[in-house]
Amino acid sequence: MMNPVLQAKGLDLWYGDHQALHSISLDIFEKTVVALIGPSGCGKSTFLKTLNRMNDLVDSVRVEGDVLYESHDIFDPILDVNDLRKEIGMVFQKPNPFPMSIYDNIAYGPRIHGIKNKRVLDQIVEQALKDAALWDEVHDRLKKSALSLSGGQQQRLCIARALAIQPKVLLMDEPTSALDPISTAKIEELIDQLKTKYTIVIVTHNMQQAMRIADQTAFFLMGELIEFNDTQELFLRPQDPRTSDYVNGRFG
Ligand SMILES: Nc1ncnc2c1ncn2[C@@H]1O[C@H](COP(=O)(O)OP(=O)(O)OP(=O)(O)O)[C@@H](O)[C@H]1O
Repeated sequence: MMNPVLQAKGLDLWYGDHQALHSISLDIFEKTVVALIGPSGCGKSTFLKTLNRMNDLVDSVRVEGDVLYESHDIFDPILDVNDLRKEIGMVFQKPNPFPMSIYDNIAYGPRIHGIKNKRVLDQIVEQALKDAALWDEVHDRLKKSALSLSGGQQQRLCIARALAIQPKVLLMDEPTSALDPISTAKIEELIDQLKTKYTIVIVTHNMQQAMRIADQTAFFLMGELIEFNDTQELFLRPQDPRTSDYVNGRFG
């Protein structure tokens, strides 16, 4: 059996006095899509953001337990968090392109990482836009502002921006909740293509979406991981009565 790419082991997390995660243990394997589901406030986003240490930005956060990325402790003081976030990229709920051109949005990360050669940057921009299924729509207006794109295109641009620094893992926090059904379908189709190259962890409120795109699904409730299983199993044959109640819409 392969080693997991990401592994949480007995992870506890507090915001001040409030414990938001209780002893979460979860293995995420390479080139799979894992969905995190559960009612509002159950800790899905908190868990997701812990995986690339986005929670470091919140002062009151305290963590116990382990998260391993490729078997390395992500909380190790000698680890450079920028290196971690280069490997584990993030896409947010609301598309958040920078107020600059489409090209510069994508080239931004690679430039920060020291790539200056125009030809190399051109290649990276083209490949990232192709991988994010946006190239055909924007290749003739790369110098135009990213803010001129539709919401769905902006979200694919944000995915392209994350891909441009060649991560191994993509964390997505409800990436389609601000989008219309057609843009949502495009992103779902894209996620299915991306998993041939990347590992994807996605928070979603939409159980149908989890069923459509996720290989495995984790059900969270009040900061606990109640059940984690192959998506079909979790939805069709839930082991825990709480999972069953949730996936059958008995509470939300
Ligand atoms: N920055 C923060 N400071 C203090 N408490 C927080 C912070 N972020 C989240 N919490 C609390 O932690 C708990 C888990 O929140 P989290 O956002 O992870 O849940 P969620 O399942 O993603 O919810 P939603 O689906 O509504 O986004 C909640 O009780 C929330 O109020």
